[in-house]
Amino acid sequence: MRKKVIAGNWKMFKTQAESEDFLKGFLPALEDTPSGREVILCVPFTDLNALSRNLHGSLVQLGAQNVHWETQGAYTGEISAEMLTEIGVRYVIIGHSERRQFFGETDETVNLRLKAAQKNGLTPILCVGETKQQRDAGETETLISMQLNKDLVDINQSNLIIAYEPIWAIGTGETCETKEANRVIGLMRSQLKNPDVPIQYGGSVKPSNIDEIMAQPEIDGVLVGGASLEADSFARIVNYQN
Ligand SMILES: O=C(CO)COP(=O)(O)O
Repeated sequence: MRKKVIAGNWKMFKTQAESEDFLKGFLPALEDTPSGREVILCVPFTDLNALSRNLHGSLVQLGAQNVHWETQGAYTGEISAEMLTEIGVRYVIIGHSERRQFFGETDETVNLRLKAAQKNGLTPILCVGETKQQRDAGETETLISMQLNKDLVDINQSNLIIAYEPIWAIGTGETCETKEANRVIGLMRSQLKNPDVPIQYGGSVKPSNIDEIMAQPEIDGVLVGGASLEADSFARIVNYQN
């Protein structure tokens, strides 16, 4: 059976003090979390150390939101895989639509970052997804298939998580219909060399829709933005009913 992976993406939210406060409410709520669920918090770089110190022995693993492909060098504003693994980071989000849209991330740089992450012992969470315009034009399948083709060149599919995040469903409150998300994720899986890669859904996941999302057979987890910022709501998502 494929593992279930529940990840929070804090984006550019929370100071260190706020992240420590979050943990005080969140960790006790995980005491009865069923086994077999991987819980990941992908947080701003400045929160990583504080969380790393406070997560020992808990179910929660640490993730970052970006990594550079070089080991070191004159790359102002970037971070290396070694800098992340040294402080206990195990996962990294790569190719999030916000990076593609606002920071010039391309399928080529996504591929370079994926390779560097894997080479240095990180598990990447690769994000793909279509815009509203592409969906309305009937281009969803082609676009996603093209993203996967380009992003996954020479990538080891046994150390990989993929997230299907329709861009029009991110932060909008408009969730992709669960059966439709299941269908697209099924198509994505059929294109992979390794069908056991966990594939998550992301986009307006909330306590009110998590049970229905996780009941879909192709969906192996969720990548959660806004609803991962509050301890209670993220705990409810992690503790989804099945
Ligand atoms: O971008 C997302 C996770 O990476 C989704 O964000 P929301 O859950 O806020 O829609």
